Parts: sequence; C-alpha cells; structure tokens
Amino acid sequence: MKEGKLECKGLTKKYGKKEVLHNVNLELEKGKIYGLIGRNGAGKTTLLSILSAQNPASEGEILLNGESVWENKEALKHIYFAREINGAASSAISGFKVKEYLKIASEYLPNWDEELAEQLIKLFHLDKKKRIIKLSKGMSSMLTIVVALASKAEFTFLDEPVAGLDVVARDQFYRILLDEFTESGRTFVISTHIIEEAEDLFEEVIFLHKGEILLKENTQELLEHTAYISGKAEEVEAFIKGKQVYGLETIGRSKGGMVRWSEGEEPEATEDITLQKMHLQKIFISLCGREDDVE
Ligand SMILES: Nc1ncnc2c1ncn2[C@@H]1O[C@H](COP(=O)(O)OP(=O)(O)OP(=O)(O)O)[C@@H](O)[C@H]1O
Repeated sequence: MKEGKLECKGLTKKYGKKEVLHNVNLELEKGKIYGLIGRNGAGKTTLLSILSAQNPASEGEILLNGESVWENKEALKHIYFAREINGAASSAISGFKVKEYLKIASEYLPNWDEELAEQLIKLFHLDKKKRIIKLSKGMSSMLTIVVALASKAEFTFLDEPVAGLDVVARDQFYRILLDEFTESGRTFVISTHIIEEAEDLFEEVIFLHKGEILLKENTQELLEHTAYISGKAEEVEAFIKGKQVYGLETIGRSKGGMVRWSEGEEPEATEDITLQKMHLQKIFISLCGREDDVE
C-alpha cells in the first residue's frame, strides 16, 4: 500500500438509544504509533471495532485512502483489530489449543508472518499445546500480541495489550513493538490504561472522552507545552488570565492547575508562581479526571 491514511468522518455510534460516539472525526497516518487513552466506558473499544469494520457505525464513514472499508475485502486486508481473547471462556475458540488458534489466524490473515509468530511464541514462552481456556490473563494477552504483530496489517489496533502482563513482559512487548514498527513502518493504535509507561512509545496521543476526541497531539509537543502551575491563590488567578487552564484546584490558600500554551508562548515562572513539568498521566487526569467525568 503506497499511500496510507485511515480516517473516520462524522462517526456516531448508538447502542439502542444510547449514543456512545458523537461525531468523531479522526485521521490516522501510516507509520505512526498512536496511543488511545480514555476512561472506562469512553468508547475506545467501540471506536477501534468500527475503524476495523467489525462493528457498523450508526452514522458517518470510515475511509482507507478514500475508500469505504465497510464490506470492502481489499481494504480490510490492511486493517487488523486484535481484541482480547481472554474474555472468550464461553466462545467457540476457548476450547482450541494455542497452535490451532495460530493456524486459524494464519489462514484468515492475508499477510501472516509465520516466522515472526514462531519467534514471538518462543520469546514469550507460550505453550502451543495449551488450550486457550487454560491460559492465564497475561498469557492470553501475549497470544493476542503475537497474532497482532504477525498479522503484518498496515493498520494494527491493539486493545489494552498489556492488561495482565507482568512488568518484564510489558517491557518485552514495548521493545518488540518498537522493533516491528522500525522495521515495517506499520501504523499501530494502542489503547492502554498504563499511560506512564507508554509515554515514550506513542508518537501521538488521542484522548477519547465520553465518546469525543478531546485531544490528538504529538506526545512530545504536548509534554513541552504543558505545565502544572501553582502558587498563592490571588497570584495564580492573576497569572492565568487569558491562558488555557484545566483542573484548577484550591489547596488551602494556594491554587494549582494545568496550563497549556502554543509554540513560542511559554509562560515564565515568577517568585510567586511555580511551573512544573507534567507527565502524560497527570495531563490526562487534569483533562478527564473530574468525578463527574466518568461514564
Ligand atoms: N454491545 C454493546 N451494547 C450496548 N452497549 C455497549 C456495547 N458495547 C459497549 N457498549 C457501551 O458503550 C460505551 C463504550 O464502551 P467501550 O467498551 O467502547 O469503552 P472503552 O473505552 O473501551 O472502556 P474500557 O476502558 O472500560 O474497556 C459503554 O457505555 C458501554 O457500556
């Protein structure tokens, strides 16, 4: 695939009367790792399932290089959504052995890389004779990762791939992903709740909040253009006038909150005002963390 752009326009999703995605417009470019971050129930899985045509949109369209992906076999060769398989206890695949599951994947996925699958199975010490139902949560996450990477799909989505993985396995996953990304230039969209660890991995972050894209930005730029401002309440009040401030909180006589600015407009600390760099996780909490923000 020479070009590479997957986009959704005016995407709305309703389950019955409940609207869970509201007019989402999103463009994913080839050759990037995106982090998809949102609170429980924000709509991440729903968005990924619609982008990969596993779930119909209520309104709007999904286009790969300008062509609708819905019931489009050619386009769907380039998109793979790796769903968790560990919720599959009651599904048909739960009785399969790992090797049988891999065989099915190899037949179903048009760009399957058997050698890569074998390498990853060894690396994760997965027992191919084990039945899916008998895998631990971490092991089934590993199997999902193996299939996602070996799919070689240009656009590969992973839904909470590190759920249940121990710290060593998570580190392995991040390194494998970066290797594969560097070698292939594929696009990955990864949803995760472990934001801190993934900060260096994502070229861009997408914050999905209550079914809307709240932010889509280059991760490093976001980190460079954001800080936690604090100081005496009246000093902070005066300082933030005309600035973009989020999650402002009062602590005794002091105030603190997140401030964002555009390139070249960086605020300077004063004697009374402290500016501290923030990690992605804190930025996310400032933007989406209010009590009434949960679905
Ligand atoms: N098949 C379905 N039928 C009805 N409602 C659904 C269905 N799937 C998801 N929902 C609802 O849609 C909303 C978004 O769910 P979704 O699973 O996409 O969120 P998420 O961001 O992936 O959450 P989490 O981080 O908890 O996995 C939730 O309110 C959920 O209850």
